[in-house]
Order: sequence, then C-alpha cells, then structure tokens
Amino acid sequence: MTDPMAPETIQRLQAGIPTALAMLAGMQLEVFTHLAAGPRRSTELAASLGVDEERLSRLLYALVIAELLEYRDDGFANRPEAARFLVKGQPGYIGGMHELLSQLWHADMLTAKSIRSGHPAALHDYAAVSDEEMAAMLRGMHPSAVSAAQDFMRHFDFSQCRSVVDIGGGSGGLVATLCAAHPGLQGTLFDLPRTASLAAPILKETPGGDRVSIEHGDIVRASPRGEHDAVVLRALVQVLSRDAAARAIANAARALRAGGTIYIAGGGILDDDRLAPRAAVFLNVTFMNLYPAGASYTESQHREWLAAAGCGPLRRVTLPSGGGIIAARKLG
Ligand SMILES: C[S@@+](CC[C@H](N)C(=O)[O-])C[C@H]1O[C@@H](n2cnc3c(N)ncnc32)[C@H](O)[C@@H]1O
Repeated sequence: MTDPMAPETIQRLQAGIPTALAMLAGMQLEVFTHLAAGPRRSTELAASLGVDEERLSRLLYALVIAELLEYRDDGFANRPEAARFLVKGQPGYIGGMHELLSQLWHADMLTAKSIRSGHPAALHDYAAVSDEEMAAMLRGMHPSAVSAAQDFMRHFDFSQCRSVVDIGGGSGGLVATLCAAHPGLQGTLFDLPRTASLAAPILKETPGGDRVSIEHGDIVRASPRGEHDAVVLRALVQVLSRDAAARAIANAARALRAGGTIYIAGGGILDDDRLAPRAAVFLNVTFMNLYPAGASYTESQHREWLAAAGCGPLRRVTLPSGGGIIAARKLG
C-alpha cells in the first residue's frame, strides 16, 4: 500500500527544485534582461538570444509556472519580481549569481557521497582551483557582495568610519560599495594573493573601487597592516575550521583601533539550537560538500571567538534572506 504522505513528498520535490532550476536557466540565458523592454513572442526572443525557439519556449512556459514570467496575447513578459531582480542594469539585479548558484547546487547533489566518504565530494580548495573557476566564483559572488553593503548600511552607521578592511573580501564588491556611499572612507581588500589579483579588474569596474587598495595575505596567519575603524569578514568564517576561524577573528581584531568594530557576516550564522535560520541550516549541508572543515557556526561560538579576541558585546542582525551580520567593538 502506498504511504498517504508520498504524494505530498513527491509534490515537494516537484515544486521547489524544478522551479529553481528553470530560474537558473533563465538567468544563465539572460531571458529576463532580453524581456526588459516589454513582452516578446518566443520566436523574437529566440532570435535575439540566438537559440532554437522550440527548446526556448519550453523553458518560457516553465518560467510562467514558476511565476517569473507571464504569458499574454503579445507574448512573454517579466513579472514584477523578475523585472526588479533579474534584469541586468537594475539596482536590485542578482541575475549574475547564476555562476555561484550553479556551483553550490552541483555541490548539493553530492551530500550523501560526502557523508559516506567523510570528505567534501565537491572540494573547493582556494589554492587549487583554476583561475577560470576562481574568477567565475568571484563574478558569481560579486552581486551579493554589492547588495550586502546595502544591508550593512541599513543596519549600521559608517558615517564616522574612515578606514575599513574587507578580509577575504573576494571581488571587493562590499568594500567598494561602502566607499562609494561614504566619500571620506578609504577601503582595503585583504585576500589570498591569487584571489586578490583576480579581483582587481572587477574592482576597477565597481563604483567606489578606485578608493580600495589591495593587500595580499592569509588571515589565519597574519593581520592586515595598520589600525582601522572597521574590519569586515563576510562569508569567510564559514569556509574555515573552528581553530582557523578563531585565529582569523583574533588576527582581524588586531587590525582594529580600540573602539573600532568587527563585522562578521554571511549565510552561515546559526541560532544556538542549530535549527534556524533555515538558510544557514541548509548552507551547513552545502559547506560539508565544499570544505574539509568549513561550517555554519552558532552565535555562541562567534561570541566566544570575539571575546577571546578582545571584542564585545555582540550585536546580531538576521536578514530576510536568512544571512546575518554580527558586530562587536574592540574593547579599549
Ligand atoms: C566565500 S568567499 C567570500 C568572498 C566575499 N567576502 C563575499 O562576501 O563575496 C571566501 C573568500 O575568502 C577568501 N579566503 C579564504 N581563505 C582565506 C584566508 N586564509 N585568508 C584570506 N582570505 C581567505 C577567499 O579567497 C574568498 O575570496
């Protein structure tokens, strides 16, 4: 006899994953950007994308079901969500995240293998990946780094801040965007040598990037030079083991003046019960496929590391995405 729960479970599988994958394909093909000027028939859209109409139209109907497009007498059109977030050039654009999402979802397919083998089945080794892969990852992370700066500015005041170092800053999108919004702010992007050199061309094209200098280094081994008003570690602690995370936070705090603020942010900050936010719980699964020891860490673990680095008290903001920002001051 079939378990009465089975149809519901099958519906869950059919609802979320195919919707997300259709959206990913739409982002990769830039379907939404090509519909920015208004509705288009599938033949016209296929011609402008240079693809086969029959195949494309299957995806377009799927995107209608996914509630990203609508189908009208005059063709396919973006629904408001797609028009706001998936059209290149719009301030809210996140469509460029497809390279990162595609890497993360490939990794998610390998969870059972990672658990069985005890090793990350989609190992991401910052030293070993090719320049092409690393550059794709930086491009993929860039839109979210830029929009993270908006989250930072919504929740924290940078108006008195004169210098900020973005440690493991990747593309530099966060620090550049903070600088663009604050004319008196000088930024530093601190990252491993190869990442930092791949970030340089992205920074050049990012508003505020001209006020960001680049420093090479390994935060687990050494601090950035000088004393700054703020240091940021976004999506960095979660790629490190517990010991390395503690050392990274201690080294980051050494680059702060007394009274300066350390910000730790990313999708991998968990409540102490490890059941929320949802995104951090699921990312914790993804991390085991990517990193030998990277993980989502709890608020209490962060509090302990910060206290050992001479920082406190901790203030935590949880964002609608499930990501979080922890802030603490360096005690004098
Ligand atoms: C997941 S990415 C996050 C990038 C960026 N902070 C963002 O939010 O988009 C992790 C970054 O940490 C850097 N990283 C990893 N280990 C590091 C280390 N030991 N020292 C400095 N940077 C490191 C990587 O090169 C990469 O840029």
